[in-house]
Amino acid sequence: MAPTVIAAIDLATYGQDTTQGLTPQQLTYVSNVFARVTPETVDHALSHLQQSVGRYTNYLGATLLSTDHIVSLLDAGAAKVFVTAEQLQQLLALKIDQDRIVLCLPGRTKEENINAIAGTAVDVYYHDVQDVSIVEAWLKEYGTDRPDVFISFANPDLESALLISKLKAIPVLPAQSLTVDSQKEPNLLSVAKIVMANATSDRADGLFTTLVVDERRTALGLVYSNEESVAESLRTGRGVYHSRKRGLWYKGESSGDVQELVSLSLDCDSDCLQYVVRQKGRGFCHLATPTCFGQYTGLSRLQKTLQSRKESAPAGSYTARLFNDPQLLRAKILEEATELCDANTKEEIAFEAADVFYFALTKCISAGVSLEDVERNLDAKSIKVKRRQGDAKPAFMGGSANTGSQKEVVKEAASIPKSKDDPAGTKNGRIAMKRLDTTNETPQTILKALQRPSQRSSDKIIAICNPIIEAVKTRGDAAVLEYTHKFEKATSLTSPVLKAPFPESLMTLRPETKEAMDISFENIRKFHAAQKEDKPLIVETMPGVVCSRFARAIERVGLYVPGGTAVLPSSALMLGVPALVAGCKKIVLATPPRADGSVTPEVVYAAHKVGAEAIVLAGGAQAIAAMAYGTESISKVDKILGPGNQFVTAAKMIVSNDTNAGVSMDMPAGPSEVLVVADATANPVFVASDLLSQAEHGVDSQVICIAVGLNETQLAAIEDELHSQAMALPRVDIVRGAIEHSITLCVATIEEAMTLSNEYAPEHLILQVQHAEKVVDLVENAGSVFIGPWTPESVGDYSAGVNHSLPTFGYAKQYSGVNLGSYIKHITSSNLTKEGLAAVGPAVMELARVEELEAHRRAVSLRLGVA
Ligand SMILES: NC(=O)c1ccc[n+]([C@@H]2O[C@H](COP(=O)([O-])OP(=O)(O)OC[C@H]3O[C@@H](n4cnc5c(N)ncnc54)[C@H](O)[C@@H]3O)[C@@H](O)[C@H]2O)c1
Ligand SMILES: N[C@H](CO)Cc1c[nH]c[nH+]1
Ligand SMILES: [Zn+2]
Repeated sequence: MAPTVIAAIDLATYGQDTTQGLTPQQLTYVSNVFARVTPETVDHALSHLQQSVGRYTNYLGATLLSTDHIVSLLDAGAAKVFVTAEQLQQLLALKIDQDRIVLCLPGRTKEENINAIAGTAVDVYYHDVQDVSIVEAWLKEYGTDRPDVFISFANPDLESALLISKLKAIPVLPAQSLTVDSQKEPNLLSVAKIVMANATSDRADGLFTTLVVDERRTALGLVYSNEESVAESLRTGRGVYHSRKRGLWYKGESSGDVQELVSLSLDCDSDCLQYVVRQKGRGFCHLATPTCFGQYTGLSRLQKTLQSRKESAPAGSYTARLFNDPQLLRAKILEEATELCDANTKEEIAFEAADVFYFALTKCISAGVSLEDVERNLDAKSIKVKRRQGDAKPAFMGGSANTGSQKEVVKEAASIPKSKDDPAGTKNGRIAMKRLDTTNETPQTILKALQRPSQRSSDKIIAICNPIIEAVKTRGDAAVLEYTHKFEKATSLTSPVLKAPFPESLMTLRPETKEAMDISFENIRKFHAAQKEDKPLIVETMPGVVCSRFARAIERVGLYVPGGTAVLPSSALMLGVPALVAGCKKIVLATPPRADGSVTPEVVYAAHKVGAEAIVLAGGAQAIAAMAYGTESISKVDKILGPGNQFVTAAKMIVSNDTNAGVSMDMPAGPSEVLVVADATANPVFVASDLLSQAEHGVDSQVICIAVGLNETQLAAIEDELHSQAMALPRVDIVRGAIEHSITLCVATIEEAMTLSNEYAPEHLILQVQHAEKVVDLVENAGSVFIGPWTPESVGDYSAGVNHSLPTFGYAKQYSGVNLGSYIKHITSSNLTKEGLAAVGPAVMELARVEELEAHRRAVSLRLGVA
């Protein structure tokens, strides 16, 4: 949009309040300034441009400058530079956008001027004009052919300015000669008059239609103006309009919902005014909504919510937590950015981008930065001449750029230094759990400290999984393969399944590994076989009324073996051995293949040992969907079991809720966790090693230490061990991520420790305390318990015989871990004699009568021959 008036300022003294003419604040209403820059003032101009980002449009006289200087000024945000004919040629040779150049015309003869601009589309500038009539003649003949014509006067007066405006040229007037208060300063030139000189009204009452918008250009409402209201608006710096009922209308005068004027301008054909305002109070509309068209939407709405949360967030609200915990906010921004990078479908990308905006805006609002500030920066960047190469910093390139895999990026993010005063976040800094002495804390604070690391909200994960499941359901093998190519990068794979019998060549193991697997297999088998019910349960409830319950194996089971961040053949055993013991007829394993399309030989060996009919070469939601619905080459199953990341867990939940799928699931088994209760008898080396054994699973793992009656020296011993053992681990970066949201709680008694542990309901509970066996009596909620100093949790992970597929995230309050019962359903039976029916029949008939189910009653009465 062409400006209506330009205020020329003296760059050297800019910023100082003037006693005469426009103040710096008033300059922003006009929104366009012009300043001459010399080689001596270039630096000042550059810093001035930075400070004035978005406050007004900067036009700069650059006739004395080198092209290098001119380019830097344009790059720093100058809208246009005013140059000589010679400079123009140099700039055109540099391919500078012609729209950013204004040629200062010598103005001697018409022909000379025409020649100077021939073949270009630049704007022109007549400066220090003595005789307005000459320019007037020129404008009438040629002016409107040019994009924009700027005029400055040797002796500016209102009449000349108005004349020029009416001819659709732009007057450049010294800021000192302009005023927004012509009543007070009759000798100055009225901005209101100049702005409105060119305005036309298409209304019978001569009022100007006025669109009121906020700084993001969201329409707040429609009002009317006249020259008087515009003058008042400029004078007061407020939204002032003309009400058709009440005349001059100072918006918000009675309601308090006033508006700060930001700028005003005319539209392309000068018949509509646009007021840009900062709305205060409840909003623009008399109905107390932000706009006359209703509520804000999108980012504006989010900004409003965040701003009000910042002022008074409800205690415990997530946003309040983010405002108060910069580390959490930082982690969320990194996490969401990573997830956006990994998103693929349109839906996923929109979903993840929305989250990135949410957390980024939370960061801005907490620092007092508004969306408007951000958008001003975007606008300034968009007019840059020299663009940055756009290469990423080395820390962000690494493996993630090569592989594009989520785990690499998370790893990367976890290892980026957090802040100078956060040693746990630095590469070589100390790895330390937070510590909380519960004696001085409220129960709420303690429970808060025990919160699991925030997970991606389930609706978000579900939104990612749904299209994957749908694709597999409708397109079968082809869709499974596509997702495997995408997530596992196994692009050479042409079939999504490896069928038994598995060739020996695919399960060649080191003898030690084979032996270890065989020992583990046998222990798991023994423990699960012992869980078998050897005979049906039979109870004669009345003479001749025999009830029984007997077990049958679920016929077809699908076992998910995780393979994202680590390959887990042990999970194949933990899931497969009980299926074999239970007698499931069809066992299907699924696991993400390696990038070359192959499966870890240990997993193939486990599949072979448990008698699996096939291995589905897929991970995540696609593997779960394939087993739930079946495909051309993958058998449908009746129940899906196995741990996995959030995509796996969400997909299990989705398919088990689909009545058309006819499939059930075991339980939510997500990121690993351990809670160690340690007293003064515990060995710090053992305690630290147990904590680290689960911390190394993933950055989303959590480990808790409850220290019972430990003094400072004993606590420090555990912490020193934790740090030094962690630093020696190959997965130290993952450990560091997990330890960041892990904690030591200091309590006085074992009873307190167990109360907290039961509330947390850990997946694994380790008791390294005196009389550990006795403490088991106090355990109410836990997936699996490890008792005494000689029982590290890893024995349960691999070889002791107990199952390692266990409920996490507090689900140990209501779920058991995988056990033989997970593969079995119970059927009941009744068997009555004639006497038995005679004994129980009257009760049945009476209840059928109460329920008015006559056919039920007759099934008994007809047999007994009674009415
Ligand atoms: N609770 C238990 O009993 C238990 C036992 C063993 C393992 N675990 C846990 O299981 C988890 C295993 O997770 P994992 O990631 O290593 O392996 P995984 O096999 O569960 O998940 C990998 C799959 O996730 C999918 N995926 C990854 N990013 C995706 C995205 N952006 N969109 C859609 N799908 C995506 C891919 O299909 C990939 O194949 C760990 O958290 C571990 O601690 C728990
Ligand atoms: N600790 C994991 C369950 O949370 C299981 C596992 C497999 N391998 C090693 N550990
Ligand atoms: Zn483990």
